[in-house]
Amino acid sequence: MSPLEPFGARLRHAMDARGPLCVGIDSHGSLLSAWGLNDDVPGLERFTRTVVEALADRVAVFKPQSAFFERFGSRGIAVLEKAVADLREAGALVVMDAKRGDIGSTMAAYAETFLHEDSPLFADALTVSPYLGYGSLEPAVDLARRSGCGLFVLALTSNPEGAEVQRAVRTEDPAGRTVAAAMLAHLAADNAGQTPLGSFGAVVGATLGDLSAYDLDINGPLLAPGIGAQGATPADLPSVFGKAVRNVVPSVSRGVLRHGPDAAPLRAAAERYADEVRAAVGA
Ligand SMILES: O=C(O)c1cc(=O)[nH]c(=O)n1[C@@H]1O[C@H](COP(=O)(O)O)[C@@H](O)[C@H]1O
Repeated sequence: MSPLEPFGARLRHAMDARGPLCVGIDSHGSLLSAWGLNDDVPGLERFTRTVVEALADRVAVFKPQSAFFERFGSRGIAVLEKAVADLREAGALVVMDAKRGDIGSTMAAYAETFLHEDSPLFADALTVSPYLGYGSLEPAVDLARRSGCGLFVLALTSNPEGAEVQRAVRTEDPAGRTVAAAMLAHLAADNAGQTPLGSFGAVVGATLGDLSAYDLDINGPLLAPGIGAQGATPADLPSVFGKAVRNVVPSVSRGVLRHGPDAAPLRAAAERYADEVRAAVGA
């Protein structure tokens, strides 16, 4: 395998060059129908192609949500494969949002699926769930290091239900940390010494309000979904992320996609979000 430059460095450069924004490709049936498309494979193909053609040459990061492609079976996955390849070809980074999490050889197989350059679904990074234990992610951490890819580990998710797991206090932890704080500490360890930015990111919802109880300084990217349809705005980022705000990758799906199907309003929406983020974080 010929490794790429590490994901963290590629991400920093992409956000400097194109602006600090990730556009999520979530092909909801309701969006397809709002775009005048059928909720079927040709509709999915047209929707995805439109997003790629409108935005691939100007947005830094894309996050296709695998579930919205998987729901059409192998033909939906073929649409996803082409989108990932086209986005990467246009110089964008692709974070595959598949939220995988398993153990041992099964986790290794998930890693091969998304993080091995010979895979048809090869992406720059993958969202993963650490709730079978952070150590269960090791095969993905190892392959990501070898291939120049990244991971985004669910730490403090944007949905209110996440708190019962993520904010639970660990009884065996001498410092009495929460589960999420322990995940952030693992990430900081995996990113130690990396410049300009480590490749192992955390997912931290932009909807969560004050997070000053958490050490978000993990020397890695903080993927921040929740802007737009879930109610957060770019202006919320400094108060949620504090000084770690410079490492935030704000992610917007419906907030951009609802402006389709024409390319010009899609581009204008993405540009507006990137400008608002720049203004909010002082980039
Ligand atoms: O990992 C994610 O991307 C994610 C984590 C999280 O805490 N909250 C969250 O909404 N997401 C994803 O981010 C996207 C949000 O979409 P919008 O609410 O339409 O912007 C969806 O694909 C979610 O699955």
